[in-house]
Amino acid sequence: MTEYRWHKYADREEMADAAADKIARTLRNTITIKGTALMFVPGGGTPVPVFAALCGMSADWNKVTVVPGDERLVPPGDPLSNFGMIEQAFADTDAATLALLGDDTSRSGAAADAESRLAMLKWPPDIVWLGMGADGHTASIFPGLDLEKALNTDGRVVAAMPNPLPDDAPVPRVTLSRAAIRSAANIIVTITGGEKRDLLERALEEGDHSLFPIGRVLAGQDVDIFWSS
Ligand SMILES: O=C1O[C@H](COP(=O)(O)O)[C@@H](O)[C@H](O)[C@H]1O
Repeated sequence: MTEYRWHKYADREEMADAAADKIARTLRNTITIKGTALMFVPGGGTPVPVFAALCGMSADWNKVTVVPGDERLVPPGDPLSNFGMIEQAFADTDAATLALLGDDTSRSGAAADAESRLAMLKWPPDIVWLGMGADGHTASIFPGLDLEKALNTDGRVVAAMPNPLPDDAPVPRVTLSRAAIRSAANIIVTITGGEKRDLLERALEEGDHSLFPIGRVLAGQDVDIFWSS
């Protein structure tokens, strides 16, 4: 039976510590069983304090591969790059980080590149850790023309042109598909703020019929949700 496990905290620091602890324990258990661990992580601002807490925790980091679950189509070094942020966050660990983007920055070319990069990894992912935007997008599965493809493809990656474009990062994207997200052994969500909590509660209740992408992605899945005000 589907379980949405909410873990609610008074402040962001407590939430970051609790989410990091859950992720570190999952990585350690996975490494004990399988020898390595593959983790997809969110971009944006919410995961930053969780990355800081997580990277201070003990794990056999040299056995962990960290990959963004979605990427903005911007040049390397651009402040909007999710990979740039992730590379910096994990720099003091021995984890391997892998970019989704290669040289081709056209939408279809970037998606094809990302698909072949993911083909090099031991599938399925052990952890897919997601965030959520104020419009209910998760990874870069956004409202718009590309939504149905992201929800229905069997492939691991799709190109996405958000409609409307979000103000904080108004660029096209590539993203894990719903099928790729659902193939993970563990799905974790981190969000903050009352508005996102209310939206996520509503989206999960609506499930497959939701207008919000995250409701349709997570319908029927076991998920650990870490939230703080
Ligand atoms: O654009 C993106 O936004 C979401 C949410 O970001 P946040 O800053 O509101 O936490 C993020 O999960 C996604 O990975 C990112 O590319």
